[in-house]
Amino acid sequence: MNIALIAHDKKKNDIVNFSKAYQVILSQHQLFATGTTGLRLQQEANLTVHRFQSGPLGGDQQIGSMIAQNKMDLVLFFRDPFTAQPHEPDITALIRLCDVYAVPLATNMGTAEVLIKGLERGDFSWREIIKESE
Ligand SMILES: O=C(CO)COP(=O)(O)O
Repeated sequence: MNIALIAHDKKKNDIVNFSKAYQVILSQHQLFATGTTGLRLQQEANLTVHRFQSGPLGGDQQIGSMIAQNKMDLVLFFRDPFTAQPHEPDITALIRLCDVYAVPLATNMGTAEVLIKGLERGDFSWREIIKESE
C-alpha cells in the first residue's frame, strides 16, 4: 500500500512516536511524506520514506496529486488544530481529495491507531481491487 504521513510542527513528535511504535507494519509499505515530517521519520523511526516538498512549499499538493491519480491508499495526517497554517487552502484541498476518492484519512492519532490496525489485519485489500479495475 502507498501510505502518506504528514504532521504539523506541534504534532511531529507524536507522528515520530506513532511511527516507531508501528515501525514493523509501516516498513512493509511504500511511505510518502511531506519534507520535514519525512526527514524526521527517516532519522528517528528508521523508515524509508519518499519525501515531497515541505507542506508550506507544496508538499500537501504533491500528495494531493497522488490521491487524484488514485495512487494513495491511506493518509495519516496529524493536524495541529490550534495553529493557523499559511497553506491552509492546500490542507483543505488534500482532505477534500481524500473524500473525492474515498481514501481512508486519519487527522489525529486516535483514528490513525484504528486505521493502522485495520491495515495490519488486511482491511485495505479493497484498495487493490479498485486499482486493478482502473
Ligand atoms: O505543513 C505540513 C502539512 O500541511 C507538513 O509539512 P512538513 O512535514 O514539511 O513540516
